[in-house]
Amino acid sequence: MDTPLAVRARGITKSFGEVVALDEIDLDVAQGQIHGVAGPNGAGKTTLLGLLLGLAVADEGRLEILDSPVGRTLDAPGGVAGFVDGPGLYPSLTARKNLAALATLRGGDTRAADIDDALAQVGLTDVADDRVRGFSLGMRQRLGLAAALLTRPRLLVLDEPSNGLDPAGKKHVHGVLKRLASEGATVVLSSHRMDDLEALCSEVTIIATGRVVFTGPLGKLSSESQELDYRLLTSDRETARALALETPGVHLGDESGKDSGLLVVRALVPALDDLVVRLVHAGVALRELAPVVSPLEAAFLALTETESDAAPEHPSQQQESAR
Ligand SMILES: Nc1ncnc2c1ncn2[C@@H]1O[C@H](COP(=O)(O)OP(=O)(O)OP(=O)(O)O)[C@@H](O)[C@H]1O
Repeated sequence: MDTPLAVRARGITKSFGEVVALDEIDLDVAQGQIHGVAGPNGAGKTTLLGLLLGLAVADEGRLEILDSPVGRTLDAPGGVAGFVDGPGLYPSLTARKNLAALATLRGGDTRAADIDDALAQVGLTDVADDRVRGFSLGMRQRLGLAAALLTRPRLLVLDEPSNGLDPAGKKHVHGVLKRLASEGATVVLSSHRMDDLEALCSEVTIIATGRVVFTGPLGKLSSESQELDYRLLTSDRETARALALETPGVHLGDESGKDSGLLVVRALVPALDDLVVRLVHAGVALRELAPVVSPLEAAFLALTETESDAAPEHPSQQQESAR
């Protein structure tokens, strides 16, 4: 049986004056999934997440959240929490009092122990009684997440939650999101960092100029079907360079690392394998071999650059479904 959907969007369009921020977006997010939304600046990520949070309404299209159709008036759908453009907090109050005030505003029954627990989950126990005015961006992000946790959301929507997080903060936030998903909640988050998405998300949707250019499992995105640039450090650069020129499917890349013995080659994985075998047969030792840009990042760039550079009227959409 198909997993039920937490988000089902069809043909969502949203414009701001002349600017078409979202252009017939389709999106399926299965319940219990951590789903990433990626795209270049201005692609439409925040606009899309704002629609999920009920902060704006679409001009056209159908949106269903947690099995309920979203209407044409501004209203936060039940069971949904999160923030876009940073969490709304009271700078003059402490972290603990912020959470208490937000809980009072919502009118729910929130106990002091729940607030302590939310602060502990995001790693802010030590600064619980400090004023938010002095908080860094990363600490504010974590407090915003704690505020969302207090509502026990079934769908958590976060715009760039990793912004400003140090490694310890990131570990807390990733841990919280993974636990929520393992308990059946759904998380939709945006990020510019493909490594963050890789660490967290089972599926991603990539948007470029308001259109979906990829949606599906990350594994499908970073397939081996794409030529990449690789950094190659060997015991003998000149012989390695000559062998690279002889190997079918291998092209020389940027030569600026010549003085440090570095060779950059562009190839598909099978051609690269061939070159490595030739190096070994020639007695050239391989000291380092790594893609210049990670396969995920390269796929992201290829998809989004093609989209904005070529600006086709009907861009081909690469749709993969895990379901
Ligand atoms: N309130 C608004 N008024 C006018 N234009 C807007 C408004 N909100 C968004 N836009 C425009 O809509 C487009 C999409 O913006 P959006 O903020 O959704 O992109 P984004 O992918 O979140 O970008 P970034 O990564 O830079 O945060 C942009 O061209 C932006 O200028």
